[in-house]
Amino acid sequence: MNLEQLGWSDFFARQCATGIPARVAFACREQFIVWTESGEVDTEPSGALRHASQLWPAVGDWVMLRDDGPVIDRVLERRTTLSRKQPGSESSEQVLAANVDVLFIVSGLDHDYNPRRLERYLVVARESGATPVIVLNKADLAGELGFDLEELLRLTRTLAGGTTVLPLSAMTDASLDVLGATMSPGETAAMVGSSGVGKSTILNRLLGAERRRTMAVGASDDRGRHTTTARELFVMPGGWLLIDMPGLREVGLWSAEQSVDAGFGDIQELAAACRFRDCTHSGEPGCAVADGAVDQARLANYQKMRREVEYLKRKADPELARQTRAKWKAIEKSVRRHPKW
Ligand SMILES: Nc1nc2c(ncn2[C@@H]2O[C@H](COP(=O)(O)OP(=O)(O)OP(=O)(O)O)[C@@H](O)[C@H]2O)c(=O)[nH]1
Ligand SMILES: [Zn+2]
Repeated sequence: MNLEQLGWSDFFARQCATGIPARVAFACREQFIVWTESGEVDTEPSGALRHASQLWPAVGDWVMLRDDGPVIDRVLERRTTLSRKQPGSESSEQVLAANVDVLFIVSGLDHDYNPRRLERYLVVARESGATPVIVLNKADLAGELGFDLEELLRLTRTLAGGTTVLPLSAMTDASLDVLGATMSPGETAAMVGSSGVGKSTILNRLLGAERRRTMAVGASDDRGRHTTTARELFVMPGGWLLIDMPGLREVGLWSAEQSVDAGFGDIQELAAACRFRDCTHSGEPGCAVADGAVDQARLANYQKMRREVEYLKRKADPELARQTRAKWKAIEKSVRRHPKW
């Protein structure tokens, strides 16, 4: 395959001088399977890459290999970065995938369906730079479970704004062409969603074969739980690329302040008329959001995500944390002075 078929473009070509360009197809700890023009190579990062605080390779990355051996010297700047907060950490980033053009947010139309989680994934997608597409799988089950499919689609389209919503039944649909139709050759998609929503089923049906695992990975996390850490890039029959990810249990936001606000344009519009500029819409007088017709669960979800990003900002910026403490101290003081408040 040539590099363009793997997603190479001028954006990357401009960044490299020496070495062999390659795309990371599989990343597991310190081992990386990459694709070059002449095929698949097992590689590891150079000593310098291990020790310097440079970009660490993630699946989807374009990297430069040494001319003389299977060693990754450098990770090229990313066009898009799909990140979350590292689960269990206070404030560090985990890059899930790089250079993703389209993010398929997969949800089941069964008990997995959760509008709040979709709102969260939409924020994550916006922050990544990838274009989101919501895939509602298991459409065949909705009726059986007594869910109103049309109502769920309507609800999803409302929260999705202009984002494409595709209902699907991976088990029974004669063709999954609707997914492929959103992609062009050389473009990269990634699939995210909870465990069990049907990501592997979709992948296998699209590939027309049982999924091939490049490596059997059964790593254990710190508590000895069995986790699948594999994220892997596949070339699809239509000439596009797909990164499959194991089900995500937690999707903590990573530095997504603007994306949270942008994902809730309806709330932002109302907030412009709140009496206080820094209104948190949680009971302040003159709050236009509280008086507006905003779904309470949606508002609570927005506030939760705002708190998450504020927390990260304070972690990263001690001065901001100091100011926030000072602000609350002043508020408490004035409340003591004016007990009627
Ligand atoms: N009825 C129905 N079942 C489905 C559909 N898609 C997937 N399933 C079933 O749902 C179960 C979970 O599907 P998987 O493809 O393994 O889910 P996954 O998202 O890959 O899960 P993880 O690998 O844990 O992240 C399997 O038993 C599938 O057969 C669908 O459209 N309809
Ligand atoms: Zn308000």
